[in-house]
Amino acid sequence: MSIRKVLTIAGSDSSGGAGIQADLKTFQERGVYGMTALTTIVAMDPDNGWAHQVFPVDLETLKAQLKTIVEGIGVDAMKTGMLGSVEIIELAAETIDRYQLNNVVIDPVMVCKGTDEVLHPETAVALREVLVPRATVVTPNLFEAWQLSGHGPIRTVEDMKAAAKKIHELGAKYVLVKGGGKLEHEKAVDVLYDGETFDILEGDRIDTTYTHGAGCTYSAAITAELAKGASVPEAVRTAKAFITEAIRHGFPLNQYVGPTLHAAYRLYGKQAVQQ
Ligand SMILES: Nc1ncnc2c1ncn2[C@@H]1O[C@H](COP(=O)(O)OP(=O)(O)O)[C@@H](O)[C@H]1O
Ligand SMILES: Cc1ncc(COP(=O)(O)O)c(C=O)c1O
Ligand SMILES: [Mg+2]
Repeated sequence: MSIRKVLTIAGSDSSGGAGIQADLKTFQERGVYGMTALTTIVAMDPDNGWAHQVFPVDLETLKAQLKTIVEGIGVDAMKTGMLGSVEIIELAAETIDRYQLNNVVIDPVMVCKGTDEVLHPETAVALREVLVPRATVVTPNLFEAWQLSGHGPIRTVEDMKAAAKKIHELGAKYVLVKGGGKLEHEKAVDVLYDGETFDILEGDRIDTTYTHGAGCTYSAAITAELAKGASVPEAVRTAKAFITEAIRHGFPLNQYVGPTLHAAYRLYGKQAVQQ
């Protein structure tokens, strides 16, 4: 069988742990062929406490990249990451519709880790109204699930389930709410909801701050598995094992940031994920 081809529409994280860099590394690890449509370039200033600077790519440049990939080549699955503007969110939605793309993973990136303030509130609205309804799977973290569902702050697994229900009503086929390190729970719990049943995924909870890019890596792994023909629950389960190992072997780049190790699942073996 020929290699499966996947697309990520996302931003560049110059530090290499998140964004398009995380996606490509993960695609490679999962045995699929990755292609990129770049939306923004993020740089961090070491002279200013690692403050993030975001440089947008213009819309025409993004359109040309999408044409290359979707019209010129074709994709088996795709994901979105940091989109940066309402126009870009709308272009991503138009592209999904026009080319009838399947296996669409929407990672509704609103903030970088550590900050709890949406940079552009109008993009949160556009994600909810325009892109989430087109998702095969949408993968909000606790903060994003709060914003998308309007549920209020999410503190328990019951809150995660309630938020997942509300987000499902927006039209996504599956909703994966990520509890991660922020939920007060002995395990790293994620909740997958298909409109009928909840699948609770529990991975080892690792005591670390080196989780930069965890969400990008997780959603990229889900995308790769879908491209290879897995069902959504199977894809999420494999991806959960993959991200747990990547976090277990996370490491510091400097005093400010520590990414996950994208190669960890291959290098250091697999740990079972309990249901
Ligand atoms: N400290 C941790 N130990 C184990 N798994 C974690 C930890 N932090 C996050 N995860 C897992 O990593 C994945 C990404 O979640 P999260 O870090 O919340 O996303 P994001 O990077 O988008 O904020 C989820 O499966 C989550 O449960
Ligand atoms: C380009 C880009 N995309 C996405 C993210 C979100 O990363 P995470 O996977 O930690 O949620 C970041 C965070 O720095 C980023 O720089
Ligand atoms: Mg994220």
